[in-house]
Amino acid sequence: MNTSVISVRNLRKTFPAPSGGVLPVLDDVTFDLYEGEVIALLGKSGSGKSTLLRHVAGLLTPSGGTVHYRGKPVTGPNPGTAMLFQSFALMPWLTVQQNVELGLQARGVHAVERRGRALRAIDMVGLDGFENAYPKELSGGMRQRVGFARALVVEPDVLLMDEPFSALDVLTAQTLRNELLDLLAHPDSPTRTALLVTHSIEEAVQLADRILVLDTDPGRVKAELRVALPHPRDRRDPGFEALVEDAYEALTGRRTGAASDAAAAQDPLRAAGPLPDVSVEALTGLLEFLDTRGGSTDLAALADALSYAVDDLMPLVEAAQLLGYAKLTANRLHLTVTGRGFARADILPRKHLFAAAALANVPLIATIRTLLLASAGGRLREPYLVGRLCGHVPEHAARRQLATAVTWGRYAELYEYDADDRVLLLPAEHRPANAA
Ligand SMILES: Nc1ncnc2c1ncn2[C@@H]1O[C@H](COP(=O)(O)OP(=O)(O)OP(=O)(O)O)[C@@H](O)[C@H]1O
Repeated sequence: MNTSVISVRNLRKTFPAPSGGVLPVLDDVTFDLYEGEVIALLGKSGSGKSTLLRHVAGLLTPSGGTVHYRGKPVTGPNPGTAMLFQSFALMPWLTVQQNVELGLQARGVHAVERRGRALRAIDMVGLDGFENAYPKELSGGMRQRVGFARALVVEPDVLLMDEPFSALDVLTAQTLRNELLDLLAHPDSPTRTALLVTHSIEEAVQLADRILVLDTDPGRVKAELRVALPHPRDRRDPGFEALVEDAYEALTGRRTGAASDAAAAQDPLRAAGPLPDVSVEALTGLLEFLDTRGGSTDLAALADALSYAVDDLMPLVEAAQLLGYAKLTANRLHLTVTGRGFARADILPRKHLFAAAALANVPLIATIRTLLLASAGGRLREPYLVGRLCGHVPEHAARRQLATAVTWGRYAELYEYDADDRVLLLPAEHRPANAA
């Protein structure tokens, strides 16, 4: 029978909101992590993935619900876990060995035993010979190996990882992922269970036995996908691709329901929806490429041809769909008539076409434009817009969405932006004559 190592029940977490009141971050999250299992937590930025991980580590107190480790309630730092971070979090003034020993020191392990265990962990992650090196002498990949050694040296029952590969180049990340799988699968390894936070769908499909997709605002589990593919997994395998598709759909599927529709109707910013963080140049490149391929191609071929990981391609595909420039059916992306018009237009007409598409399809841009036209002097302060968006999405998501809306709107010459004063302005020719 499967033994539950971590058991999360109806977990709820709120934080004080910057503007007063409370920010609900996790709501009614329930799942078990079983012995020998790797779960990946996938979710958009701000969906509470790191917050959930920190609850499992015992670093945060729930606002409601419980976390248990092997049947015992977690009420402080969880002794069965060790955490691996994206940023390596190494002490620059300590050698590799001293950095690895830190975790043991904190747990009161005697110096002689500490040394032996640290050397074994360093060996295990392939850093033999670098015991006395300082972090600055190491590459990013080697630093993250130190991070692994430091987490594994305490022989945690459960390894917790917060985007551990995202600061590494593609090849190093791939090597370390494979090595992580080897470490977890090694018969002598005391650590066989892991919880991984990631933004990368492919990473989740490659590493996890199960993927939990978190919804945003507040974070709750909206989908669970089982990954029953044998290791090593090949991203070109049709089963792998199908799971990437499923996870993508689970991640980006729009919420429906009368309640949210009614709320959306009351505030256009609520209906704004996520805005993919992509540049107009990259989007143009994608559409021009599609046009050269006869207007349609499958996603894997597109990713290959443009040297993108499928994950990195997704925001572009989302943007193209949002603007009405492309349609995704099954695995194929098709250029629409509008998309073809944009791809073939010259610079100036292209801007006009983009302005029309943005106003028609991107509620945030349309709303900014309407608010600017209605404002005294054709000006709007950026913090005001962030504040209004924050009523609907977490602050960092609001800032990111607004940054994209500013870039797109400026390109389309719908408005201008003064970075010094953080003010959005109507273009001079549309501003009221008496405005400064
Ligand atoms: N200590 C805190 N105080 C107040 N708000 C917080 C705190 N920690 C997290 N938050 C907020 O909780 C929300 C979720 O944050 P969290 O980092 O868990 O999300 P995430 O899904 O891991 O995001 P990302 O993918 O961008 O790292 C965010 O809006 C964040 O600003």
